[in-house]
Amino acid sequence: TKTPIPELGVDTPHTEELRSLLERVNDWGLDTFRIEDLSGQRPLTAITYKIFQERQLLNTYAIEPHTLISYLLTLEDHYQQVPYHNKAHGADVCQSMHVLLNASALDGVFTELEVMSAIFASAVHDVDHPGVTNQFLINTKSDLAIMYNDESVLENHHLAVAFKLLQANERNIFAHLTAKQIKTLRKMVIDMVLATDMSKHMQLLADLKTMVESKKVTGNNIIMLESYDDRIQVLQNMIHCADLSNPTKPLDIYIKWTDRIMEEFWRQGDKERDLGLEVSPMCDRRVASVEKHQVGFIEFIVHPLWETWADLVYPDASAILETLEQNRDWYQARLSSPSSTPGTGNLSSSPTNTNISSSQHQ
Ligand SMILES: COc1ccc(C2=NN(C3CCN(c4nc(N)nc5ccccc45)CC3)C(=O)[C@@H]3CC=CC[C@H]23)cc1OC
Ligand SMILES: [Mg+2]
Ligand SMILES: [Zn+2]
Repeated sequence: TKTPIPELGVDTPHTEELRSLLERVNDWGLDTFRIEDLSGQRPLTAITYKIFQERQLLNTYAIEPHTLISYLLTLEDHYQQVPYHNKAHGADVCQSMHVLLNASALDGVFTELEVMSAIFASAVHDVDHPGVTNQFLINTKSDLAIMYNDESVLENHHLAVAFKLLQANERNIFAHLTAKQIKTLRKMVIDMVLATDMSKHMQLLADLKTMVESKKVTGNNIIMLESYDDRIQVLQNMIHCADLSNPTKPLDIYIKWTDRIMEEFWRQGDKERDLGLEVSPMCDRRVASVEKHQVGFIEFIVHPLWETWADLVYPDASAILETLEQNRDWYQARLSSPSSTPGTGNLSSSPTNTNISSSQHQ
């Protein structure tokens, strides 16, 4: 005899509007901010609950609705109230992963357990994020850096928190999986969340490029992945793409994410300045070059990754790549327009230097 679960998993007076918004959970560019407002500040619970239902995961794995809601609400409460790496980001990456998994080039490629692992990994991937970088935690000799010996400090912590929350019976959504299934899920979730550490980006991208060059497809252009290493490599790149998807979304949504990440970086810079530490790149609010950093972020990191992903699943991600290039051009144009750089007279003749120096780019 438990309190009945609301239709959408969360208590809200906006049931009609939230329901119609969640109908679009399969679309790229879903407005996670609007869902946050309509769900009573429960975007992660509302979106993840909808995705589990949409994919029939509660039936397939005998997951009790109360248990799933209890886990999701507690998980959501363990996301910190920082400007960017909060529950809205968790919800956004989870929904983005859900859409990426629907690529027709991946039709029938992943098992239901792999799909559930990917959705779960995305939902938990930044839980209890303190709003500062691994390097900051290392430089300030934080408890977390001591705990994880400076290696993927945040990502190890997100995983430990996520799995710890499963230990309570009323939250154990995997209670009816076999021991073998739990072992497999746990390994894949660990491998995926650890892959969201940006220090792994270059290796991940290099391996993805190698896979694209040697891509093997079936008759109807579906990708063939024989080994665990191949399968997990694609899933790792998917969660990494989802984590780096802000610049590929509709411009008004992308700009909101930029505002949030910059506020989070600037707060870290404020702490570094107060501590007498060198202020990290992009973290000095007194050197505001937001447009320059976005152009560099897209040119050096986001576009190379998404271009390679778009090759792998061609033509499924072509529209996403198109939006990314339009958004890059928009920030590029603001970089060199008179409105953004007062007192520089006629800019059309002066070259706009958007090259982030290699040292900065480590
Ligand atoms: C919406 O806008 C952003 C969203 C997320 C991030 C994120 N950024 N990063 C890093 C990325 C590479 N960085 C660069 N450093 C240096 N010295 N130089 C560079 C030159 C050009 C580009 C990047 C860098 C350090 C920060 C994370 O680690 C976050 C956590 C995980 C995923 C991405 C997040 C950045 C955004 O805009 C800049
Ligand atoms: Mg992270
Ligand atoms: Zn993230």
